[in-house]
Amino acid sequence: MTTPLADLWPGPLPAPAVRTADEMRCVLADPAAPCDGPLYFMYRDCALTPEDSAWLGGQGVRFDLTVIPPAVIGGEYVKTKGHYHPENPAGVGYPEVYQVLAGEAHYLLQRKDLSDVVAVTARSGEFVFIPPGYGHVTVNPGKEVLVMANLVSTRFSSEYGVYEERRGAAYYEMEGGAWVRNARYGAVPEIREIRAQEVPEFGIRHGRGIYDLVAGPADLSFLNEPERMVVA
Ligand SMILES: O=P(O)(O)OC[C@H]1O[C@H](O)[C@H](O)[C@@H](O)[C@@H]1O
Repeated sequence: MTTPLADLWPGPLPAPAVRTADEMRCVLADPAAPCDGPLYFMYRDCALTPEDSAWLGGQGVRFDLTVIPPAVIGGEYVKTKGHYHPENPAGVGYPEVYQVLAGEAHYLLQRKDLSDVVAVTARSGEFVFIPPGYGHVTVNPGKEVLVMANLVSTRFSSEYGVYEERRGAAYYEMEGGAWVRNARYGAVPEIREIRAQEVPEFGIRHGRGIYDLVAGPADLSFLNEPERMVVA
């Protein structure tokens, strides 16, 4: 694949981790849908300079880039596999920060106890904050390649169990934009559909470059110690 990252990321790129169609079948609305090959590409632990890399390491934070080419699989828009983050030593889930760099994204967030399901629309330049305790899937609902960046703690491994056992998130986004309930979840709330929102207290303002949060003076400690912040 010719990477669309050339215009978006001037730094070195590690070899990407690739999610293949076969790996994704267990979370698709139609696991038997015809599809093969790689569906998306994750470039983890990127930095523009060795100094930035050392700074990120010291913060216990990773900067990743993800490329999701457009696709429809069995009538469903291409998406990430979906996972929850565990709790940190203080008992609060690790949050995450995304920014869309190109294309459009729908972030489907679901609280662990399934009391809340939110679809956040974000366009190029907009940030999405994944609050503690919410699992998340990113959907590419467009015809363009979706490129996004994220900042996240390095101190945990993602948890895929619920998404694998229940065959994906609580809803599937189908071609045309309909959200279809996943019958493997019991009663779940209606989706709240919202636009991407800024979180100025963490330096999260649309249009600002996410990489401006790297190497200070921004404070990224909320990614490891979210108990220090108050989430609305
Ligand atoms: O792990 P998946 O559900 O496939 O989701 C993909 C995403 O997961 C995490 O948030 C990573 O930090 C991202 O780099 C990646 O794009």
